[in-house]
Amino acid sequence: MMIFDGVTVTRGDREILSEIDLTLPERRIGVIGSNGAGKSTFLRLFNGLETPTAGTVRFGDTDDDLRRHVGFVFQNPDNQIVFPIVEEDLAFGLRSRRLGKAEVADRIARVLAALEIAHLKDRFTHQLSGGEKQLVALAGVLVTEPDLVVFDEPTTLLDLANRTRFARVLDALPRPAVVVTHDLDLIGAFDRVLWIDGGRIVGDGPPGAVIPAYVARATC
Ligand SMILES: Nc1ncnc2c1ncn2[C@@H]1O[C@H](COP(=O)(O)OP(=O)(O)OP(=O)(O)O)[C@@H](O)[C@H]1O
Repeated sequence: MMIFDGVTVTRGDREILSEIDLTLPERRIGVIGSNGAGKSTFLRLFNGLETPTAGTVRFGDTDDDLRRHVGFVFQNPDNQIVFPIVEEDLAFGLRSRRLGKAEVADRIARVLAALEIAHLKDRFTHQLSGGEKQLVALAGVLVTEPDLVVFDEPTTLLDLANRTRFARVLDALPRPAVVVTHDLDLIGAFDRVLWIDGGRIVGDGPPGAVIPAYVARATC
């Protein structure tokens, strides 16, 4: 579980996040807020893409490198997919794990099957549709077997069919997940929603309480 302790992020003379204190044991956590509120910065703290100016971000009681525990799925899968063939791309993420060939192949096969995209294994990555790329990028994270997966606006580039499919995949994901999104339906059944405004957590609770308050503020 992630623990934020007195976390402030300052860039230049600007405070982007202010004194965030959170313990996050839930299985599904949504993060909402207006443009520029600080959501992506908050999310990047989870795996060390961003470092706090003050305070600490930890995975449980450990001082481990956060990247050992947290997988990050970017909004645009093109930022994440680097190899020409799907299977090569997924194997690339495991290169530093010192796994045998059979274990690598087995992990890839299991993740592709779980995401219902086994048929994409030998495809050229640059020929995939946006929805297929999104799932391949997620597969690239899942093969590393992270303890937690964080998603930055995962449905923004998806059409309705792929968005529905992604929501199903997310629901079945056997790992805890934190999702930054403007897609309020996606997180309607989550365990907890954090509302960030002006770099502070201004709402924190079940979706049924936090989302209506956010919508009321955004539409008034
Ligand atoms: N390195 C940086 N230097 C200066 N300002 C930054 C830096 N990174 C982010 N910001 C600013 O911090 C604020 C929060 O940015 P962030 O990307 O976290 O917001 P967001 O809530 O994810 O927004 P959106 O919904 O538009 O993606 C923005 O005003 C952004 O311009």
